[in-house]
Amino acid sequence: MSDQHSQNARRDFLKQATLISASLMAGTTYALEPRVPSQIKNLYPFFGTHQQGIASPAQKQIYFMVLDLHTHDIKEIKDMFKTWTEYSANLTSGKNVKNYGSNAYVPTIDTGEADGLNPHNLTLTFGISPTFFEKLGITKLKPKALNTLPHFPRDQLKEHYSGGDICIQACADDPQIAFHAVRNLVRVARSKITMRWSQSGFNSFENGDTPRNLFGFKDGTGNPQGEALNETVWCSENDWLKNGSYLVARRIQMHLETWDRTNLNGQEETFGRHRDSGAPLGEKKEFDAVDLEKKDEKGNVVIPEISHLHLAKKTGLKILRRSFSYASGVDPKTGQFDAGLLFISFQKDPAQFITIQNSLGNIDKMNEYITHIGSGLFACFAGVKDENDYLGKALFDQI
Ligand SMILES: C=CC1=C(C)c2cc3[nH]c(cc4nc(cc5[nH]c(cc1n2)c(C)c5CCC(=O)O)C(CCC(=O)O)=C4C)c(C)c3C=C
Ligand SMILES: [Fe+2]
Repeated sequence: MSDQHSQNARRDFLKQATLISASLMAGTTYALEPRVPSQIKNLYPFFGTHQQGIASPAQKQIYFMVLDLHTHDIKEIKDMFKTWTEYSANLTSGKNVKNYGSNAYVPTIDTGEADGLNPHNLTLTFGISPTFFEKLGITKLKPKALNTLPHFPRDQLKEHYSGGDICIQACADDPQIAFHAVRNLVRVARSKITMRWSQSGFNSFENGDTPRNLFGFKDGTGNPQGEALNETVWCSENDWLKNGSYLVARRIQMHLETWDRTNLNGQEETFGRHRDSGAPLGEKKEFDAVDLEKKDEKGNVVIPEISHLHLAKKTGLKILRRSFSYASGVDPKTGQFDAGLLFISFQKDPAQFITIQNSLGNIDKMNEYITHIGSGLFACFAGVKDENDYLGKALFDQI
């Protein structure tokens, strides 16, 4: 190739690349085709009063990403959320982020690993942390309750699993769908954000049964349902967070080898529930009422006072737990499984989580089997109402 020819080719390439990145960020609208023409199934509608991925029934897979801001320019961040809104509406309805163009000399506009796949109930949930407000110089708009979580007894938080400015929770019934979504959202915003930490996770269940965690116990039984769920999770104050929620994320390592050496009675006393049925100790069925006062014939409390169930329930507070197990190889320091729970809870006020975690504190019988190593608190926007709305509009309109 002559020098002139190669210069021209490079100039054309750069022009195309500039056009593409400009249209990526400006949100140019293309007529989009579904990835599985005429057979789209399994989707949660993106538009609505609340973001999906909170009250939506939990899917089988998660890819959770925490990002740091790389720019302090509010206009750039606002545009990024507009682009993410457009991309998320497409991804959750089984489309790629944009249709492919015909120029093979530029990188493809979608990374392609979801081609031919249904959305598999993909939900995308976005939140922002206290440091988001600090970095953008808009602390007057930070809700009073949005502060870094306090240090709890026995916390061993690692910097590389904590903090961050923005979270994206991608849940789906297929791992590649969840990863593809986050990858493409990060890709389009690469000049504005950097990746801080992420965690994938899984849940397995048949026919809507409660999934079991890696300790073999049903996890999620006591979650609020129906109106109680609404009462638990949605912020109702008349500010930009109305119809949003607070997301707590904790990366909790579970010491499986120690647990596996504990006898069944010890395991059941740890949780205060039967392992097989999930019923409260002394009861038969999973959803039988929990009676913390109930005594056996010797006068001992049936659900031990230091059991996880007793300590959580006695606070009288509710949170919505939407956690996923993780298995991330072998811990190089201990030679044991690096496995545990990506604990995620939603609540209308972080105080709900804080009070329960303080109650579990030092005395939860489960503490000897777990270590909290990652943490984050994020305020999740209200839902995107329609095509004229975008993620965080109620907040950005006030700046
Ligand atoms: C501060 C909040 C909580 C943390 C952190 C937490 C960690 C954690 N939990 C389990 C397993 C189970 N938890 C269960 C019940 C339960 N847990 C919390 C809160 C936290 N758990 C609450 C509020 C409840 C419900 C209490 C109630 O009102 O009924 C159960 C029992 C079954 C169920 O209801 O889900 C299990 C099992 C693990 C393994 C874990 C950290 C690794
Ligand atoms: Fe729990």
